[in-house]
Formats: sequence, C-alpha cells, structure tokens
Amino acid sequence: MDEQKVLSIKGLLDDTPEEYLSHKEKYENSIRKSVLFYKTLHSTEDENMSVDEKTKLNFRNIVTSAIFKDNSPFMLHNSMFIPTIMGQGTDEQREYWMKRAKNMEIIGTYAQTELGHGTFIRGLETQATYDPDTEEFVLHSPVLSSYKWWPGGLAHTANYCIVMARLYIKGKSHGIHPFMVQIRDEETHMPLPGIKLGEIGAKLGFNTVNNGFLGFENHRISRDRMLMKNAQVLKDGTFVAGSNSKLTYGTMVYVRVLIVSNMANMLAKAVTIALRYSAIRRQSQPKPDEPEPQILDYVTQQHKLFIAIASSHAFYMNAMWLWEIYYSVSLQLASGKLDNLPELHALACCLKPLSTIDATAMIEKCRLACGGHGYMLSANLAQTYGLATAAYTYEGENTVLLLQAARSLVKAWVGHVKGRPLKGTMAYLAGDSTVKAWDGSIDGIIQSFKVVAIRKISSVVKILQDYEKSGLSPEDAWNKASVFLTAASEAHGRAVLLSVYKSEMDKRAAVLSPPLRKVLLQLVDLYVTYWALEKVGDMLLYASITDKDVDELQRRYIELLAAIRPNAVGLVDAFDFRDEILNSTLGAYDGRAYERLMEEAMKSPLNAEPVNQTFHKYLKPFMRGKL
Ligand SMILES: CCCCCCCCCCCCCCCCCCC/C=C/C(=O)SCCNC(=O)CCNC(=O)[C@H](O)C(C)(C)COP(=O)(O)OP(=O)(O)OC[C@H]1O[C@@H](n2cnc3c(N)ncnc32)[C@H](O)[C@@H]1OP(=O)(O)O
Ligand SMILES: Cc1cc2nc3c(=O)[nH]c(=O)nc-3n(C[C@H](O)[C@H](O)[C@H](O)COP(=O)(O)OP(=O)(O)OC[C@H]3O[C@@H](n4cnc5c(N)ncnc54)[C@H](O)[C@@H]3O)c2cc1C
Repeated sequence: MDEQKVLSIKGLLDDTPEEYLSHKEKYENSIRKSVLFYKTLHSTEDENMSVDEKTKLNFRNIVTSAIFKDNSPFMLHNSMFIPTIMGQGTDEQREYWMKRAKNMEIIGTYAQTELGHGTFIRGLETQATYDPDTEEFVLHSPVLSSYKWWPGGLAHTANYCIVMARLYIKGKSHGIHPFMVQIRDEETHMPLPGIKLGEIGAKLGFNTVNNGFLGFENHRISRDRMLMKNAQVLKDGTFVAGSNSKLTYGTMVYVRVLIVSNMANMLAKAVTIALRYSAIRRQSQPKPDEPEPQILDYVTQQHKLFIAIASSHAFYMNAMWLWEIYYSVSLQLASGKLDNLPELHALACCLKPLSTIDATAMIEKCRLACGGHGYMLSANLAQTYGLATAAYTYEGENTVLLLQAARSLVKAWVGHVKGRPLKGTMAYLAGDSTVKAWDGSIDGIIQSFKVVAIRKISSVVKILQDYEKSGLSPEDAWNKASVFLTAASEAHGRAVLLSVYKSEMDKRAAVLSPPLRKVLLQLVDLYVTYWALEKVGDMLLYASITDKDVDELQRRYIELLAAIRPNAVGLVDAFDFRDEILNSTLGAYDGRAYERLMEEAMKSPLNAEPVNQTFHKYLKPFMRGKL
C-alpha cells in the first residue's frame, strides 16, 4: 500500500498536536483519522495470499498504523478480531463474518482478559451456558472480577467482539471457547440489553485505542455464534471436543509472531529519530581549537544507537523466518497435523519476550541519547516507548511466556537424556556442550551462545530433579527453580535470534552488492559482538573465553562502531520512514530540529497569549499578599 497515497489524504495529519487534546478529543481525533485511513487503505488480507504477500500486508499495516502516535481504535479489528474468525470459525462462519469484517461493515475486538484474570486463561469467569430449549448461549458475568477488561476498541468503537468464555452445558464446564457477540446496535450504537460497556481510563500509552470493559447480565446469543471450527455444541447440547484444546489459543500465537515484526518497526522508528538528531546536534568541545562535534561522533553515542539498528534488522529477519514457520504450521493444522504446534508455541514464547524486552530498552536508550529534546513529546520517542512497553505485557506477559518456553525446553532435554531425538530449533541441544577453546568468529560466538543455552537448560533440569528428589512436588520444584527456568529460556531465545539473523543474512548476502553486503554484515558482526560482551559472564562460565579474548572482543567492538559510523545515517535513511510517519521534531529528514521544536512549541495553547488569565486571578493578588 502506497504511503504517499495514505499521507495525501486531506485531514489525515494533525494540525493540533495530539499532546494538546483532551483524553476524549484524542479518541475522537483518532476515530476521524482511522476512518479516513481505511477509506484509502482498502487492502485486506486474502486467505489465498502467499506468505510473502500476507507478511508484506501486515508489515505495511504496522508501518502505516504508525501514523497514529498512539495507535488506532481499529487496531484489534485487524490484529485479533479478523484473525480469530479466520482461525476459529467454520467455513460458513468465515464466509459470513469475514465479508462483513473486511468491508468494515462491522468493527470488532477480542475480549479475553478480565478484571480478575489475564494470564490464566483457564481461570476466566465469563459464563456461556447452553440452553438446548432455545438453542442459545446465555452469557453472564457472575462477579465483578469476571468483567472483560482491556480489549482495545471495546469501550465505544466496536459493535461486535470475540468473547472468550467458559462453556457450561448441563452444569458441566467444557473450558474456554470463542463466541461472536454483537455488543452494540448497528444503527444506534447503543449497548444491547444485558450488556454493560465503558472505557477503562487513561493509561501510560495506547490512549486512543479505546480499551474498555464489558459485563454481561444473562445476555442471550444463538448457537451459531460459538465459533465452532475446533469444538462444537450440537443442537441437543452434545459437546464435541476439538483435537487439541490449545487450538483455541491460536490467535495469540499469531499476534506474538506479529509483535516480533512490530518491534523491528518500532525500534527502527526510534533509532531513525535519535540517530538523525545525533547527526545534527553539536555539543561540547573536546578539542579546544576545533568546532563542537556532532554528538554522533562520540563513541558512547554510537554504542547507544548502532545496536538498535542491528537489533531492528535482527528482529525483522527473525520475524520473517518465524512467520514462514507460523504459516506452514497453520496449513498443517488445517489438515489436522498438530505435531509442530508445540515448537511454534515455544518459539513465539521466546521471541516475543526477547524482542519486546530488547526493543523497549533500546527505544528508551534512544530517548536518553537525545538529551532534553528527547524528553519532548514532540520528539515522539516517549510515545514510541509507551507503545513498545505495552507489548511486554499484552499477548502473554513476558515472564509467563518464557516459563511456557521453559516447559518445552525441559521436556526436550529430559527426552534427549532418555535417548529421544531432538528436532527443529531445539536440535542443537544434542550438541557438544564443552568448549575447548574460545572461537571469536561470528559463527564461533553463536555456537558459544548455544553452549550457554545447553548448559543453562541442563543445569536447571538438575535443580528441578534435585528438588523433586528432596520431596518437593513438581509444581513447587518448578516455582522454586523458575528464575533459572526463565534464564534458560532467554538463553535459548538469544541463540535462536543470533543464529537466525546470521543465517538469514547469509542467504541474502549473495544477492547484495559488495558495498551493501559489507555494511549489513558489519551489523551482524556488531550484534553478535555486542551480545557476547553483554553476556560475558555466561561466556566466561560456559564458553572458555579468557580475559585476553574479552579484550580482543572489546577492541573489535570499538572498531566496528568506527566502521559503521560513515554509513550510520544512510542505514536509518534506508528504513525509509516518511517524516509524517516518524512524526518527530528531532527525526525529520531535513534535519531542521530546532525550527521544528520552536514550531511545535508555538502550537502550545499556552502560547496563544502573552499573559495567562491566572496572573490576574491568582498570581498578582498572591504576590500582593491579597489572596
Ligand atoms: C486505521 C489504521 C489502523 C491500522 C491497524 C493495522 C494493525 C495491523 C497490525 C498491527 C500489528 C501490531 C502488533 C500486534 C498488536 C496487537 C495488539 C494486541 C492487544 C493485546 C491483546 C491481548 O493481550 S489478548 C489476551 C492475551 N492473553 C494471553 O496471551 C494470555 C496468556 N496466557 C496463556 O497463553 C495461557 O494461559 C498459558 C499458555 C500461560 C497457560 O495456558 P494453560 O493454563 O491452558 O496451559 P498449561 O500451562 O496448563 O499447559 C501448557 C501446555 O499447553 C501448551 N500450550 C499453551 N499455550 C499454547 C498455545 N498457544 N499453542 C499451543 N500449545 C499451547 C503448552 O505447550 C503446554 O504443553 P505441555 O505439553 O503440557 O507442556
Ligand atoms: C496496552 C494493553 C492492551 C491490551 N489489549 C488487550 C485486548 O485487546 N484484549 C485482551 O483480551 N487483553 C488485552 N490486554 C490484557 C493483557 O492480555 C493482559 O494484561 C496480560 O495477559 C497480563 O494479564 P494481567 O494483566 O491479568 O496480569 P497477571 O496475569 O495478573 O500478571 C501480573 C504479574 O503476575 C505474574 N504472573 C502471573 N502468572 C504467573 C505465573 N504463572 N508465573 C509467574 N508469574 C506470573 C506476571 O508475570 C505479571 O508480572 C491488554 C493489555 C495491555 C497492557
């Protein structure tokens, strides 16, 4: 989709900065822009699209949705409502609902989290009780904690939503299933009878996404509103279970995969802003007889920023790679083949946390690298941080997902020790975990990260086994060892991120021009070297690195920063963000940061008049002792 076309939409871009709008105005402005945007976008995800086309569409959506400093109330419609219909609906249900959803005849969201439960899906309390006499489900929120709480667009935007509710038939619970529920009248937009809706209030970010709450008071829906691809309820109330209850969790896996690419995009935006500003900002005078240097020439500034460029590339390569796995597993699931689902789940449970942890930290570092002007909302670094840090929590809180990945790693290791073959991204666990001598090459360092993962996984399994031998229950042993279980998952995730980035770049290197290949492989080298230094403790413990090797690594890292410096601005320009997408006084292509800062400052409502009315009302009498 052509950004130029989108950005040429009259009225799409804000004349009044969002920062000076009220909470309510921000939402109303975002709806206005979303409608304009969709009128132009018209692009929809067609199930016959190739992986590549589907991926490009999602990436385009991610990029273009960036024109919203704080994201759109339509976000959940695209990222979860439609994917759930696709993944959980029968052919008939998809046929009917996809047409309406893709044409924006209806706007939906995904309502799973409740006031009382977010992580523990099996603890959700919203009830869907089947009434065979009327062939309906009765939706009910029995207690306050069962109110749906958080879904984007739920408060005032969506008129339909996917509700994840506990299915009861004849008093028996059959677990959590997806239900298509109309929540507002399509003409009046009033909440339907038995439905309570509202907004959850101001947040650190996402303040235009219209996150809401939803409570049911014995609200009835027809039987055909349960999405029945994976499990069914027959007219007489017979429950037909799906082949795997976790298939109901499928949308979350999809979004976790999407988040990795979203982090690549968010980080690219932030480092474009910070690096361009660092190229125009001059400060201090290390050499008395020379002009103030660009702050980009301080090596400490390069250390803060260049890793962000490399990390964005790494996340993008991993996202494309993971997307292909997701797509092929989805095709296998469609034909009833489930055996690759656990690995996909484990991968998503590693890469979503690591990409959000790194991106959040590096976006904050981009802000900190810009001094006071980085602290301005007009720089759009704080908002970018606010959007990124939300992904640490949503779609599966990172700690919980890393523990999920640990389940798979522990199972794989225990199986390996018993002689069961390892496969896919865990096959390396069967490798030699003794490093005779440090190999400082890129491949050598990546191999060391694999050794670190093997050693951390094997040692935490030993801890678990020792706790159980001492009499602890498996659950208590698991909880006691959980800090090192998440560390083992992180180590596995690091090894995957590094090796996939390297191998995906190697695949592409052959078709790159020599100069471009040189620069992009320097970023791979920087990424691997940076993480070897960040994790030097693990390298010393498990990978036979010596202090001399560390010294060499440090010198190589410094040389890499110097080598990348001449191409640094070109590398962020290559992300090709238009100024309107960056939406930043510091990051504009023309480098006129000071003029833009002043232009934005003058838009402050306070600058409309030289003396604010509080002077006469409060200050003057106060200063005259007359208040
Ligand atoms: C107008 C312009 C705008 C344009 C807009 C365009 C936008 C386009 C795209 C933008 C992209 C932006 C990026 C996307 C942003 C989207 C915003 C999202 C907003 C947020 C939404 C949400 O947060 S939705 C709610 C998310 N909630 C969660 O994720 C809950 C997390 N909890 C869980 O997943 C589960 O509770 C659990 C896994 C932690 C535990 O589940 P459970 O208790 O059932 O299992 P057990 O622990 O008992 O057993 C585990 C067992 O099951 C297997 N398993 C678990 N999960 C899965 C799975 N998903 N798939 C397969 N298998 C699974 C696991 O492997 C274990 O197996 P064992 O063999 O037993 O070990
Ligand atoms: C910006 C934003 C948008 C969102 N949008 C949506 C949406 O559109 N639809 C939707 O349904 N939900 C949405 N959510 C909700 C989100 O999915 C939940 O916040 C998330 O799943 C975490 O659940 P929780 O908030 O209940 O935290 P909890 O699950 O209560 O977790 C709180 C803390 O307890 C820890 N903890 C919990 N369980 C364990 C465990 N087993 N082991 C170790 N530690 C544990 C966690 O690590 C966490 O630190 C959104 C959230 C945010 C922030």
